[in-house]
Amino acid sequence: MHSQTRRQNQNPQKKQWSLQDFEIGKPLGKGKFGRVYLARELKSKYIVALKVIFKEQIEKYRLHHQLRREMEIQTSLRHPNVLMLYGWFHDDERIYLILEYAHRGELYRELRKTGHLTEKQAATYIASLAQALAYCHEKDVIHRDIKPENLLLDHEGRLKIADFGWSVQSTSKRHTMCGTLDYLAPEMVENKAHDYAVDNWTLGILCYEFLYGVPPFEAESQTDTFRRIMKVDLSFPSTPQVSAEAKDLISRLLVKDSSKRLSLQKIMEHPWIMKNADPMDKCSKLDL
Ligand SMILES: CCc1cccc(CC)c1NC(=O)n1cc2c(c1)/C(=N\C(=O)c1ccc(N3CCN(C)CC3)cc1)N=N2
Repeated sequence: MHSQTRRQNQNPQKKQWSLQDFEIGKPLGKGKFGRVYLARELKSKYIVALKVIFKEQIEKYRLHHQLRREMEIQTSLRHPNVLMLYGWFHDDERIYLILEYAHRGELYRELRKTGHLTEKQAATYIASLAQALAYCHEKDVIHRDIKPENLLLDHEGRLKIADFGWSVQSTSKRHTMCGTLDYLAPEMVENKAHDYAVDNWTLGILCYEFLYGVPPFEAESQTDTFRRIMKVDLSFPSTPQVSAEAKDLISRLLVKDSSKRLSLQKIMEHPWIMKNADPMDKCSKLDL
C-alpha cells in the first residue's frame, strides 16, 4: 500500500500538508540547513513561517535523527514563549516545517541595534525564558542551546524560543558537545555528564549579555573562553550602569557547581525580576 494512504489511514484526522496549501512570501532569514519564508495558508489565510530544509544537507551532516527529535520535541511543546511547530511535510529534496510566525524577528538584532537592553526589557525576557524553561524541564526537555540568535519576538515583543535542534529528551545524563562556546556551562565544557542546570547557567549568561551587550566570558580565542568559563572569571564593567540586584541574580546563576545555581522558580521570585519584569511578559513598549 502506498505510504501516503497508509499514513492517511493510520491517523485520518491529521491533515497532510503540501506546498500547494501555501502562498510563499518574502524570505525571512537563512540558516545553515535552509531558509525560512513568510507564508500564508490559503484556506485559513493564516500567516506562518515556512522553514525549508534541504534533505541532502541533513544527510550530508547525518542530522536526520536530530531533526526528527527537534520536530517531535517542538510539536509536543505548547507554551506562549516557545515557538510553535504546527506541522510539517516533505517532497523529494526538501523538508518543510510549518512554524509560528514571530513578527519582530530575532532578539539579537534588537540587542545589536541598541547595544544593550534596559533592565525592564532584560528582566522581562529572563522571566519569560525561566517560565518557558520550567515548562520544558517539566516535559523532560533540556534546550541546551539558548542564545540570542535562537530567540525571536512576536508582534507584541513577546519572547519565543526557537530552534530546538540541540535540545534533548532528557532520559539520562547527556554527554554530547553542542552550542557555541560563550553559552556553554562548565560541566559541558568539561564534557561531563550534565542535566537541566545547564539552562540555568545559560540564563545567567544571557542576563549579562542583555544588560552589557556582550557575553561575560568573551575572549580572543576559544581556549581563553574555555579558561574563563572554567574559572567562572566573572566581572562587571562600570558602564553601562547596572543595578546591584541584577548583578546579584547573575552571580547566583554563574556558579560552577550546577547544584548551587538558582532554580528557575527562585529566578522568577528574585527581587530584580519581581521589580522589573513586565507581568504581561512582553515588551510592547519596544520602539522597533
Ligand atoms: C532558517 C532560519 C533559522 C535557522 C536556524 C535557527 C532559527 C531559529 C531562530 C531560524 N529561524 C526560524 O526558524 N524562524 C522561525 C520563525 C522565524 C524564524 C520568524 N520570523 C523571522 O525570522 C523574522 C525575521 C525578521 C523580521 N523583520 C526584520 C526587520 N524588521 C524591521 C521587521 C521584522 C521579522 C521576522 N518567525 N518564525
